[in-house]
Parts: sequence; structure tokens; C-alpha cells
Amino acid sequence: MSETRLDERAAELDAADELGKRRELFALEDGTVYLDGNSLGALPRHVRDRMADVIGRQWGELRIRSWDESGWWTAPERIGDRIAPLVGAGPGQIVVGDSTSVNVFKAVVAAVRMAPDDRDEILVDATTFPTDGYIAESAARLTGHRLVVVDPARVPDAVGPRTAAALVNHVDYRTGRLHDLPGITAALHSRGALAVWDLCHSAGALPVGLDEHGVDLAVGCTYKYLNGGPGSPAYLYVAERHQDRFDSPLPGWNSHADPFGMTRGYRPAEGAVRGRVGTPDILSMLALEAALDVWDGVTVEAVRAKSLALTDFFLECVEAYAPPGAVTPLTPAAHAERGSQVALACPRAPAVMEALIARGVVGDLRRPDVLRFGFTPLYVGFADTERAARALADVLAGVHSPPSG
Ligand SMILES: Cc1ncc(COP(=O)(O)O)c(C=O)c1O
Ligand SMILES: Nc1c(O)cccc1C(=O)C[C@H](N)C(=O)O
Repeated sequence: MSETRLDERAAELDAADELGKRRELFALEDGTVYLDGNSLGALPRHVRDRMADVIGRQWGELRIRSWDESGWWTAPERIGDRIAPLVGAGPGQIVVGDSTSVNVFKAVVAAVRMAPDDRDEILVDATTFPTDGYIAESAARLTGHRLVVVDPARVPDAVGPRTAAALVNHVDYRTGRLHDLPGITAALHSRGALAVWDLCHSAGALPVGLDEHGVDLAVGCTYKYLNGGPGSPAYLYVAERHQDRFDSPLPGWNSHADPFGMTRGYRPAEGAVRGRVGTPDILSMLALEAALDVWDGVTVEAVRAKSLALTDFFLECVEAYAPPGAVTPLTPAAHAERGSQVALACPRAPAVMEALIARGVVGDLRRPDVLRFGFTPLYVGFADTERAARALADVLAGVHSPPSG
């Protein structure tokens, strides 16, 4: 296929793209193709003004009154309910706050506390983003459980009568592989174990179906496909049926049934509030709340359809343009196994990514040899995708050609 044909196809696909106009909602300059939304989502333009109000009026003028009058105190649950439809959860099951790492700790410890005493094993994803592995290891030591490290695909074989819970990443941060959440959750349940999912790389990129698939607990960050901003707070999902038994290992005063009673004994609040710890980080939280406006009128299904079309098209363009053998896709070709990023193994990945960024194509690198390109359907288009593949091919041709002279 000639380059012109792919150029033309990109233009046609962009013209037919019902999400194409959403890009205008984001602060993105024309010369840049931003393919790093799987690490830090772009800024929705209106967040700046909303934060000017939060800082200038809510904090600057109302000050302490804002805990009530500006809805600060209830923000963690309110924003949790905004995220809920994006991950297939009914209301009252998600609370926003703390980092993903902290929520992993809460979820894993709470899961093993819910399991029968004779279950002394925790399974953890062998390919997980490192923080989950570190935290699971510490949680296992604290609770006296044995940690079993297992590839996600092998969880159904590894789960046994001693398994209390498994912690699995929905999408692999390195390869972009999408794991079988319904199948793995069902396999865990069939042996009486609980499923804890990390949704960092799937929430806002593809349908998750937490309620539909009977997930027990889940966590995720909000600074990637949810565009909440650097360090925006994470969230914790506790399925309604487990909330009464959710015994938080971090029972801070914000999760107390009567926080302002300031009593000595701990009495947990009902519902998702039980997942709170201490004072919420209001500025980050309200930036996230504003950022979620870009989802108004958009379905995750539409985002998923475009995400698959973009990643298919990128792979096709790379195949057409790149020198043969210069890169090897790590991301599965099958849609059912693909998240919203394309990862390419490349022997000289650091130099290639540096050169790409210099050309305005911003992806990232996972050492030693993985080029990652995240496709965020709300602001990435098909012409961007074609341009990124062409720039990659040019760089690879340069990088791979023998030095002159
Ligand atoms: C799967 C996954 N879990 C957790 C994290 C990060 O956790 P935290 O928000 O605590 O930095 C990331 C990325 O940073 C991630 O990709
Ligand atoms: N959370 C990050 C940060 O604070 C700085 C740089 C990158 C990140 C990331 O989110 C990395 C990301 N989870 C990844 O998949 O590699």
C-alpha cells in the first residue's frame, strides 16, 4: 500500500469520526501527536478556569465554609459516582482518594480479611506494574499470607482451596495486553477466591463491566485515560455486596461513621465512604471532577471502537512504512487481547523515542527496549496516527542505516 493511500484513508477515517471534535476540548498544540495519554492524560482546557474558581472563590473567599457549601466533604463519593459508569459500576461503590498504590494496599488487605481463615495465599500478577507487586508482597507479610506470583493467563490454574484473593492488572502497562477479566474473575469465584483488579490502563479506554462480571474489589488511577492531571487521586471500588465486611487496614477518621464525633473508638461508615482514609486532596480532586466533563455525551463503547480502529491503523501503517524487522509488536493482534496502546520492541528504543519526541511524536519508553504508544480516542485522530507511524519509520530508517563515511 502506498503512503498516499494511507494518508487518504486517515483523512476519510477522521472525517467519519464521531469523536473527532472532542479534541478541541483539550489543550494540545497542532504540531504534536500526543501518544502518552496512557501515562499522563492531556489537560481539558476548561479545567484551568474551574480551578481558578476553586482556588480564588472556594478556597480564597469561602475558605472553611467550602467543606459544606462547595461540596468538598462529599467530593470523594460524588466523583466516584462520576467514574462509576465508565467502569460499569452502579452508584455508591467507588470512592476517590489516595494513590493507586495505597488503594492496592487497602483492597488486598481487605480482601484477605474477608476470606476464610484457612485461605493463606495471595496470587499476584507476574507482569504487574511494579507497585502492585511491592504492595502485595508487603500485604502478604503483614497478614501472614504466602504470595504466589503467577502470569494472569495462569490464574485459573493456580487458584486453589488456599487462595484468598488474586490481584491482576486488567491491561499490561508494558505490552498493552488486555487480560480476560470476566474469565479470570469467574475462575477465582469458582474456587471461592476474591478478584481484585487494577484498572489503571483500562478505565476510560475500554468497557470494564465491574458489576456485570461480579468483580469484588478494584482500584485505578485517574491521570491516564481519565485526564485528571498529574498525581490526581486514584479510586477504590468495593462491590456493594462486600461493603459491610470491608475492614479497611487504614481506618482513618474520614471513614468513620461519625467523623466529627471525634470519638475514641472506631466505627466504620456504611458504603463506599468506608474506603476513605484522611482529608481528601481537594485541589487535585476537583481538577479531576472538572476533567470528567469531557465524558458528557460519550460512551465507553464508542471510545473502545475508535481505540481499536486507531491501534489497528497504527499497526498497519507501521507495517507498511517501517524497515522490515526494525520493530516487533508486543501488543496482541487480537482485539479481545488488546488494550489502548501499541508496544513495539526495538533494539535501540531509547534513541528512537528521543528522536521521535524531537519530531513532535510523543510516546514513551519502557527500558530497555519497549516503545509505547498510547491511543486516547478523545484527542488522537487517524491523521495523527499515520503521521506518528511515518515519523517512526523515518527515524528507524535513520537509526538503522549504517553510519556514513
Ligand atoms: C497498573 C498500574 N498500577 C499502578 C500505577 C501507579 O500507582 P500510583 O498511582 O500509586 O503511582 C500505575 C502507573 O503509574 C500502573 O500503570
Ligand atoms: N504515575 C506516573 C508518574 O507519577 C510519573 C511518570 C509516569 C507515571 C505513570 O503513570 C507510569 C505508568 N503507570 C506506566 O504505565 O508506565
